[in-house]
Amino acid sequence: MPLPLVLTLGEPAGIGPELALLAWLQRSAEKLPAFYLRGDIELLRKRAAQLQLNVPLAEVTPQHAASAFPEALPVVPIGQPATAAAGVPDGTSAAAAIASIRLAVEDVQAGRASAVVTNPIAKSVLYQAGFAHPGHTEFLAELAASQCPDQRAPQPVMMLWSAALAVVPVTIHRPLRDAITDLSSELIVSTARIVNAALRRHLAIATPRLAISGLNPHAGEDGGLGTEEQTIITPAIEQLRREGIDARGPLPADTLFHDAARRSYDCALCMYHDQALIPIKTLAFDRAVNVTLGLPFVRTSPDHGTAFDIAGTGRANPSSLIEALRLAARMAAPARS
Ligand SMILES: NC(=O)c1ccc[n+]([C@@H]2O[C@H](COP(=O)([O-])OP(=O)(O)OC[C@H]3O[C@@H](n4cnc5c(N)ncnc54)[C@H](O)[C@@H]3O)[C@@H](O)[C@H]2O)c1
Ligand SMILES: N[C@H](C(=O)O)[C@H](O)COP(=O)(O)O
Repeated sequence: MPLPLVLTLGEPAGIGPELALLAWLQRSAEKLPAFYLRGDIELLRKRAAQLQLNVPLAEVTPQHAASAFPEALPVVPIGQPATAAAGVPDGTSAAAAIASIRLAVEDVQAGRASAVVTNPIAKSVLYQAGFAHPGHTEFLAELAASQCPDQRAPQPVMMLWSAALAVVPVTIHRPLRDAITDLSSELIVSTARIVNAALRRHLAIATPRLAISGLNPHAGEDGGLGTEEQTIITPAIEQLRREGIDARGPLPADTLFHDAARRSYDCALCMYHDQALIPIKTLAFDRAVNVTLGLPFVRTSPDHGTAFDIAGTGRANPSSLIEALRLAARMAAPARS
């Protein structure tokens, strides 16, 4: 029996717990790979009752999760209660969310699960509790360090993937001011190398076409509207092309995402978070998947957040999580064979 995926709890007061229930209910219709939740079974029980969802739950070990999956949503404990009501994070939220992520990564590292799929966390809730990482992406890189030859955290790359568009922000969770000062040719080159290798290895794109955006309006208009294209981005593209990577640009970001433009590349590398995430969340909010590249294991996530405004109301749509489960299984498959 193939290894199951491990799904994290996410923010207990957010929509993650109900998405897990809803995805399990659609397991046959959507032909989903087996998964188990790393979380508190009592929280799941309460959320299922609140939403009148008839989901049998089975507290199991990871080893028994795949065989339990057809009949019940398998839940593997995290040794930490999660008491938050839907929409209202409480004192248990951060500890439970962090424990779930840590244990899910341990499961994959120990060969008990094939890949990690994360439910959304509320970053501000975690920050208030002292969480020192900007998001999952950076935290997962830290947790991966023990698997890397020199015990150093690998460079994590955030890719948002959908049938309509794939994007990568070169700088990730940074205040905009800092994102601009962080930008360097080295960062663009190392990011593009990771994207190129991952698209080849995990998504069977033989020669990925990478569109590299500019930073400034009109990609700097030959230096008249900013010089980063000339001093940072173009040298990076030249280096990538010398390495045989199909990188083109710098391309003005405002004309990078219309239909014809999107057909001309496999992934757009953008210079900062919103330059990349606004177009994909506009085009494919329901279906896009957040993938962390550059880790020694596969991690995917829905593209949306905790949606406190609708948690517990029955309005949460599980389709992005369903796509995340599917993509995780697809990306983990070659690594298993
Ligand atoms: N992977 C992650 O952990 C992740 C991703 C994005 C945002 N976040 C966090 O989520 C929190 C809230 O962020 P936000 O409000 O900017 O974005 P959000 O995605 O949580 O919500 C934006 C809007 O979309 C709606 N929405 C989101 N997901 C939905 C779904 N599955 N079905 C139906 N409607 C849905 C919400 O109700 C809200 O109106 C923040 O703390 C942020 O850090 C986490
Ligand atoms: N930047 C992501 C987004 O806006 O959708 C989100 O914050 C998730 O990031 P992590 O996967 O690193 O938590």
